[in-house]
Amino acid sequence: MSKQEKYVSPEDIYDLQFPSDPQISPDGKKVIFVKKWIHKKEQKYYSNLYSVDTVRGTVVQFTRGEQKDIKPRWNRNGKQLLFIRSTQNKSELLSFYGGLGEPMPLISLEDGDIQDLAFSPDDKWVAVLIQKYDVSGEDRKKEPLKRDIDRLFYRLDGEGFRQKRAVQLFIVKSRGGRLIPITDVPRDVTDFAWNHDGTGIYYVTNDHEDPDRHMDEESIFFYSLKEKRHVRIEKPAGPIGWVQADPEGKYLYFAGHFKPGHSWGAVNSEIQQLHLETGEIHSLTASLDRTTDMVTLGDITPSFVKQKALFQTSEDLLFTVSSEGANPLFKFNILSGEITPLLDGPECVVSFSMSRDGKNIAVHLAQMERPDEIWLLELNSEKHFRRITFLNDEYMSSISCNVPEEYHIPSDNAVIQSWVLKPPGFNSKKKYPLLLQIHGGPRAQYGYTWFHEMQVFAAAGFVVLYTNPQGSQGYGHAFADAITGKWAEPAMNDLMAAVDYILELGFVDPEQCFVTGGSYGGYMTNWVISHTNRFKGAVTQRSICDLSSFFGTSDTGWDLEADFHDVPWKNPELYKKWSPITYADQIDTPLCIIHSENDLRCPVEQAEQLFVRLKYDKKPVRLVLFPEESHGLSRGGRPDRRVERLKLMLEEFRVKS
Ligand SMILES: CSCC[C@H](NC=O)C(=O)N[C@@H](CC(C)C)C(=O)N[C@@H](Cc1ccccc1)C(=O)O
Repeated sequence: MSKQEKYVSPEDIYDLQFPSDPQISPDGKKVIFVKKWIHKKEQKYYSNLYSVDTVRGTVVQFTRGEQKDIKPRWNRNGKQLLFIRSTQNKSELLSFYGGLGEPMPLISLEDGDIQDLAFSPDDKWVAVLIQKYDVSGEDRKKEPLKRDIDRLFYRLDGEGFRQKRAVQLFIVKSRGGRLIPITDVPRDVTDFAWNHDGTGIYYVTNDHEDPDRHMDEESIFFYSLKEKRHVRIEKPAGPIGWVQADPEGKYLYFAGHFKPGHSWGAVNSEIQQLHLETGEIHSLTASLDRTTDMVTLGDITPSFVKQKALFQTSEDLLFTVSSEGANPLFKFNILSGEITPLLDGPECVVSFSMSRDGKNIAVHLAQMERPDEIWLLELNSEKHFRRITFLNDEYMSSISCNVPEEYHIPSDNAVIQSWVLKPPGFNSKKKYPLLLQIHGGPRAQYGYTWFHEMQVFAAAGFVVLYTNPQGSQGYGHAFADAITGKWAEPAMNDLMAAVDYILELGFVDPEQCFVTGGSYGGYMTNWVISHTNRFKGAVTQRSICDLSSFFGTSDTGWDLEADFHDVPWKNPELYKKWSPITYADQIDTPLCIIHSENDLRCPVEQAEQLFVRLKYDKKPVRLVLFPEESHGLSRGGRPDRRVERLKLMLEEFRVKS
């Protein structure tokens, strides 16, 4: 087989490299980044730190071993680098001082997890977020005699039963010393930032008297190190993504909005500027009508990465938004209010960091052309944007694959951005099977990422169609909000309009159309096949079929009230109307239901209900369960199970084509 005849396969996740979190040194000379890798024999994910020289391009492995090294952070003079290391029994904050050599532990915990860190402005202190375990040591591995549950939000997908102890803020001297607790709050500290002169720390927590019913009402506090006092920063109720201090100390910046209780993700998270003396708040990004959350989906690109806005100078603030499949990088000038794009191509800035002079910016970039890499944006007399890692080049030159083509498809009330990925060696005179992929969120977006799953199906001979129907983020608040209270309808119209449009182009066999989706995308898959018989087969994954039972069994199911403005026991008809299982009689499409047994977001009972109902009615249905896995199987599950899921779907669709 020649080099060009190899196509993308499910097993290729073992060959891919996953770089992230590039941290450029203050002098701009090197970038430290995290590289995740898969230990095939152990079936585990590990990560190590690497360094790339920004001039010579040489890559050096900085840490080695089977552990998770994350969050590398430079101090201001570039002489110290801290990072978090997690092993089976320990969580450590490690420090490299003055270059290479063995990292020294600054904090070493056997009874908790270190989650985040930041140097103080004078580099003398480090603030850290730590979650101490309820039980530690060997006892952690044992199941308790019983579980006494006393709160609404008692489980979290991917984690299990929630720790009773909240994530707290601590400080420690950067050269070592005692860990000093700063907070003792009942709910997690979710973000923090040192103030401009290091005399205090802003932090975010939910101190609502009923926090689980008001998860999107977070508060900001300021802790003065001198006065040892916590002061609440007054602001209207609403969620907060991150906080950031102003280098001049006049303002406080944060990402969020002031419409709590609205459907998850439908309201844009905007950058808010709070005047610390007057308390006045002003949104810097309202005019963009885009969210600052990173909501682009992928299976090798991380989604929902928290990237704070960063000050390039005391006047210019750099930030990203999610927009039309992309994550552009913008500059906001505090004095003029002008917003200018720095990077606005068909690509996703997943995260970035800056050299001290603000002229060199290291970027974790996702693109459709290749798996994620690290890039450098140089803003000297001219602007240069160049790739500085080539981690996946060997893989990419070993396979043959296409770049998705973009379409803008008219639907009832909207134009739907869509992509079509054609099989390698595509011939427009032939007719191909079509696979419609429906994303979840629902307020998320497909976009400019190299999507392994899409490539696997194209390699198997499918034309893969994926779209951002109404309900997606990236097209403004009204577009995301269009499905509120009527989850399925606008999306159904848009998805069918997209299929019709592609069929018109003539290269798809209308008798060979298939559909799949996960989570809300699985809900839509269930809805589609209960409202049309045009698909020859369907795979519904981690799906929802019964909104009423979902309300009480999902880890955050009661959040549906924000979407439907009612609860199932008061308005059962509404919940019935928008539940695909209500229309199960109308399902004739052969269906494969894939679900993870430990999915706490969309519990397995959703799959069980649909399966039993269809099987009882003698409909063509198959149920495939993945033990141990949670909601995120397709992007973070055990690697062999990720491979198996893709093989299963291929087999499922191949049988019928
Ligand atoms: C009910 S609030 C939870 C909203 C949350 N969105 C993002 O985290 C979520 O879990 N959305 C689900 C649907 C929800 C259970 C009704 C969803 O559709 N998830 C998608 C999108 C996603 C992708 C990656 C990480 C998180 C969510 C999915 O699982 O593919």
